Formats: sequence, C-alpha cells, structure tokens
Amino acid sequence: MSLLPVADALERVLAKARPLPAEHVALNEAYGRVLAEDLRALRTQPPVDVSAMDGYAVRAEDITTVPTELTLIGEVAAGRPFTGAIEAGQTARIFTGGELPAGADTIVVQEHTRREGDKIIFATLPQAGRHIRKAGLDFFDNDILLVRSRVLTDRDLSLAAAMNHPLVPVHRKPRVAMLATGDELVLPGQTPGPGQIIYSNGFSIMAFARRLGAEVIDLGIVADRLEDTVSAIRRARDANVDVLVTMGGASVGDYDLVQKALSAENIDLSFWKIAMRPGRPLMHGQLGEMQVLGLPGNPVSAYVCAFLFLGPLLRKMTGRHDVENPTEQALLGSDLPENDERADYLRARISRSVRGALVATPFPLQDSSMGRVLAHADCLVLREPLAPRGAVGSICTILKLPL
Ligand SMILES: Nc1nc2c(c(=O)[nH]1)N[C@H]1C(S)=C(S)[C@@H](COP(=O)(O)OP(=O)(O)OC[C@H]3O[C@@H](n4cnc5c(N)ncnc54)[C@H](O)[C@@H]3O)O[C@H]1N2
Ligand code: MOO
Repeated sequence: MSLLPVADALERVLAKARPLPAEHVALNEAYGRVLAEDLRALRTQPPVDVSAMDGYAVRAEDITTVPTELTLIGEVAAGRPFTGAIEAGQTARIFTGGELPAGADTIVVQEHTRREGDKIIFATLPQAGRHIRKAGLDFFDNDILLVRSRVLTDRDLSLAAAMNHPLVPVHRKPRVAMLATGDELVLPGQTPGPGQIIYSNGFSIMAFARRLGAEVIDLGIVADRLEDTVSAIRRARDANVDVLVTMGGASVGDYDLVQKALSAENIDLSFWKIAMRPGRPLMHGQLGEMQVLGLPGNPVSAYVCAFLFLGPLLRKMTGRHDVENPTEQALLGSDLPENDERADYLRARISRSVRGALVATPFPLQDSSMGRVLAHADCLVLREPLAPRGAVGSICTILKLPL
C-alpha cells in the first residue's frame, strides 16, 4: 500500500483548523501575538503642527534681512501650548514637540539666534516652513496602520500605543498538551536505571510550540500501559486543549499503545503513516474538539514532524497567513544518492559559497535518533520522493529551521 504524501497529510491536518477567536490583551502582553482585526488609529499624530527643534517660532516674512530683531512674547513647550498668536515683529520661544503658535509658520533653531533682554536677534535667513512637523505627518485618525493576521513586533506595540489603543484584539493562544510515552524515559538530571534513557523530545517541541504562540500544558511522561495512556488523553480533553501532541509509541511494536488508546477514546483518525523520512509513523486525528498529532518517538522524527505539521497547524490557529513553511533554494554541498518513495528531510548546515550563494551540506549521518545532528543543523534539505541523484553544486530545496 502506498503511503500518504506529505502534502496530503498536511492538508488533512489543516482541514478543520480555524483561527481561534479574538481576545483583547494589554499592549505589554501583545508581543508576538497575531492581530485578529485591522487596527485603526483613534487619533491623528501629531495632532497639531509641532516644532521639530528647540528654538523660536516666527513668521518667515518677518526676517528678510539679517540681522533682524523680533520681540519675545511667550514660550511654548511640549504639553504647554501658547494661547496667544504671533503678530508681525514677534516671536515665541519654542521647544521640540511644542505646538506651533497661531500666526507662526517657521521655526528657527536657537543656535542661529542671540537673546538680548526681550529681543531675539536672528543671524541667518530662515527657510519658510522649516522644522515643523505637520499635523498627521505620522498618521491620521481612522487610518488602518496594522492589518489583521500580522504578528505583532515590538515596534508595532509602540505604534498601537500611539494610535491610542491600550488593548489590541489578538487571536486566542492555542492550548497544546504535550504527552510523552515510554517506560524507558526519565527526566534530565536523574540517573537512568538499566535500559532507561533521558527524556528529551518534549523540550524542543514545547519551546517550538510556545514560540509559535501556544500555551503549553506539559502532561509529562506516561508508562507504556494502555490505561495510563488513556487517562492522560482524558486529562488533555478535560483541560480543553485545542491540540494534543503525543510523542512515541506511534509505531507497530507491542508497546506502541498511543493509537490503541486514542481508538479506545474514539478518535476520528485522518491518517497514520506517511511517505516521509524521518517520521513515517506520524498520526493525526480529531477527538471531539481536540486535534491530535501523534509524533514518532525518535527525537529527530518527533521534531521534524512537529516542524512540518504542528508549525503550520499552530500558525493557522493563531490566524497567521504564512501557514506553510517557506522553502528556499540552495546549492548542494555534497553528493546525494537517488531517493526512494519517501520524501526525505535531511539535516544540513548552511554556508556561503565564495560567490555568496547559499550552500546546504547534509550531515553524513542522518539517523533519526541523533539529537546532536538535529541541534547542529540549521536547515532541512528536502528530497522529493524518487528524486534522482543530486550532485554537489546542483540546486536543492531547503527549509530553514528556527533559530
Ligand atoms: N517494524 C517496524 N518498526 C519500526 C517502524 C516500522 O515501520 N516498522 N518504524 C520506525 C520508525 S520510522 C520510527 S520513527 C520509530 C517510531 O517509533 P515510536 O513512535 O513507536 O517510538 P518509540 O518506539 O516510543 O521510541 C522510538 C525511540 O525514541 C526514543 N524516545 C521515545 N520518546 C522519547 C522522548 N520523549 N525523548 C527521548 N527519546 C525518546 C525511544 O526510547 C526509542 O529509542 O519506530 C521505528 N520502528
Ligand atoms: O521515520 Mo523514522 O522517523 O525514520 O525514524
């Protein structure tokens, strides 16, 4: 039986996923969240014409020869507007951000002036309109400045604040439960007994999910017992998570119980086993409202599957447009043999050729247990099913791994 192609599997994973509803969060909580609505300015910025320099507000027509002397009639500072108007022969002291007084049309920087009592002497001819920030220079009331689906950057938060939004509408965070299975697993820092190894998978995948905006619930490690696996799945459902990610127990061994446990809970399985390496035993299904992604236990397989399937799923749920992983082209840094019927995602290092081109060099060992190779890789080289032999210097497709 031919295995499900990666693209079809991804389509099934994304089929029922929808952007989660909006919630309003304070600006200090909004970094990295995804805007759920277009954001309009609630005011004009600057709201009035203001000075861009410390100096004097003048009528340009009053200074046509130098030196010219004008009478100082007041002072304007940011937050302290001047109530009067500048008449012929008059000037007002003004500071950066101060509101341009009525009658004035130009700012002269203080370095070009001298003060004698209430007289200001202007030593250079001003350029009419100089050093004034016009009302609305940055934006006008009702302008849409941040659009729906945008991942809010640090700069966006200041812009939203300037637009006078204390709160912004963002998609709710997906709630993701992580469950590891395996009698052999003990936490880092413990001393493994005979046959035991250190649990590692969850750390990368939980960080990956959080980085994509998920709220993660760590269900820990369950032993390879059907009842324990079933009760952990129930805990995920009781916690109303949007996605349950399991790790391990996905294959066909006697202790691979995840699918049995999910079936006992009546999962609507959309697939199990796909045409990729690493990650063939990946499974996906729907359990009530909860999506379930069953990752294989091998550390590299688990991460590569999370990168290729959980990543797009979370991006879709958080309302982003850039759901699928972007691919790029690079030059192959080593020869590759022809590929079999499974898409291959080779762990590789990126470098630059002398001409500046991107070069991706796959690691010579690609075993799906090798966490070191995965951590030292910065991209995956995609080998399509049945790809012919690839020679050094030929073009290949890469997917960059998150930093
Ligand atoms: N007869 C077959 N055997 C296997 C097949 C197959 O098609 N037929 N597929 C192989 C492939 S491909 C993979 S991938 C693995 C996946 O197996 P499981 O998902 O059942 O994973 P486990 O057996 O539970 O574990 C595999 C391996 O990874 C270690 N592991 C598991 N969880 C963790 C964790 N959280 N942290 C660190 N390491 C973990 C575990 O100790 C095993 O060494 O199946 C192949 N077999
Ligand atoms: O597909 Mo498994 O993930 O090759 O080791």
